[in-house]
Amino acid sequence: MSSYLIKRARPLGGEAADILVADGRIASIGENLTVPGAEVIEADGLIALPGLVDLHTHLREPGREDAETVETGSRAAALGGFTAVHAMANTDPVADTAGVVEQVWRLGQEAGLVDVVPVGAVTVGLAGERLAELGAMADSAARVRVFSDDGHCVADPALMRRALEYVKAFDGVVAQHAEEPRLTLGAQMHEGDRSARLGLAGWPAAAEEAIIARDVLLAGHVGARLHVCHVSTAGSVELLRWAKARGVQVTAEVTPHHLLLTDACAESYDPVFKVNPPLRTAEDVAALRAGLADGTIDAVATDHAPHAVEDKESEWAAARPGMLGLEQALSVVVETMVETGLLDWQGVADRMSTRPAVIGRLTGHGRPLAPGEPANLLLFDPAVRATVDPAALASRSRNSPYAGRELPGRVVHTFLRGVPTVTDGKANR
Ligand SMILES: NC(=O)N[C@@H](CC(=O)O)C(=O)O
Ligand SMILES: [Zn+2]
Repeated sequence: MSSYLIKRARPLGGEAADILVADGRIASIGENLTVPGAEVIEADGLIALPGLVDLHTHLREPGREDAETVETGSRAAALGGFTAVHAMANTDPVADTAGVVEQVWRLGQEAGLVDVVPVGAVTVGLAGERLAELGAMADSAARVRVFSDDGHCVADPALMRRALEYVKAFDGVVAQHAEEPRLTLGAQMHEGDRSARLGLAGWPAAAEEAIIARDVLLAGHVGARLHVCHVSTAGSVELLRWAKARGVQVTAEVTPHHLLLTDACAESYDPVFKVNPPLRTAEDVAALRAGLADGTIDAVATDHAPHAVEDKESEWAAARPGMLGLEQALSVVVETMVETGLLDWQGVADRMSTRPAVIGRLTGHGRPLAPGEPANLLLFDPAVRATVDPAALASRSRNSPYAGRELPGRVVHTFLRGVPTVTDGKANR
């Protein structure tokens, strides 16, 4: 196995240091290291971070390989600085059996660019009626710990309670897509003045908040772990703060797009901005940033949701919800959280690597940059600014909400267990 000597990188944005990667691990970190035979990577000005971990990626395989595959999504992830991604269960067939989660896990190993960690469905076929075989998925080769019907809410409170009781036995977590379906029938965007004016049916904040309020009460009662997907409203942040203060084992994620964009994007009627939960108001964005900064929201998760052109080119009401996220996630977090002074680089590592790895109970990811740790890391150039060109993305889909937008920074190198998956901004497979 090759060894790499990364010269003058700035671990977590601190003082420049050399990082030696050998035998898949960080062998040493120090000043002026010289190692015969090691390949030298000049990293002046580049920030070294632990490899990012995504709790919420839609890879679309099996079933919609025209929109994304495990391989194309893995490439997008590596280019975004990720070394592990959780693959959501809303595939076709649904990932609700040991067989399907093992298939996704194996495809990820074959692609070899990131660790693809399958999420298991909570209910059979995501239908919200019967629990799937959670234990069999947990015991499978894929070692599933995160269970979610994402795309759908586990709306039945008794079923949600039973899911929480079940996953508790193996320290799993239920990741809830919080949407009371009876309050979002036909919904197209955030419900407010703007939806009324644009003539689009609204998705009220209360539809998300009602489920979060219910679920933190259930999680507290059962004593099990709950994770809330893509939190989008100021009220949700308040509820999470309340629940955490009372000792409920609840964690939450926010997406890059909910940290940057608002419902004003719907004025264009461009379906690229249609997403669940919808883009909210500027006040919500401010509350989400504050909640991520103070740790009420634990993690950033992309909700990378590739869609084929025909599913996104129609008029707004007919388009599918969802937007790409993997390749620009770190740049959006830098723009919204670092350049605003809300998070430092240690905070970025915590919210995008350490905490998601802990929530997913992953070993070997989210570890500090320290000798002896697995060499899962990325090198980021914060000085460049580039305009996003959807045609240049590695994803098989093109539905980026950042098209034409200038964003800060670029992932230059990514390493997965000491193997370079991205070199000079290009994927190696
Ligand atoms: N976020 C979305 O708008 N869509 C996701 C499902 C989801 O994350 O809810 C998808 O699978 O396309
Ligand atoms: Zn969702």
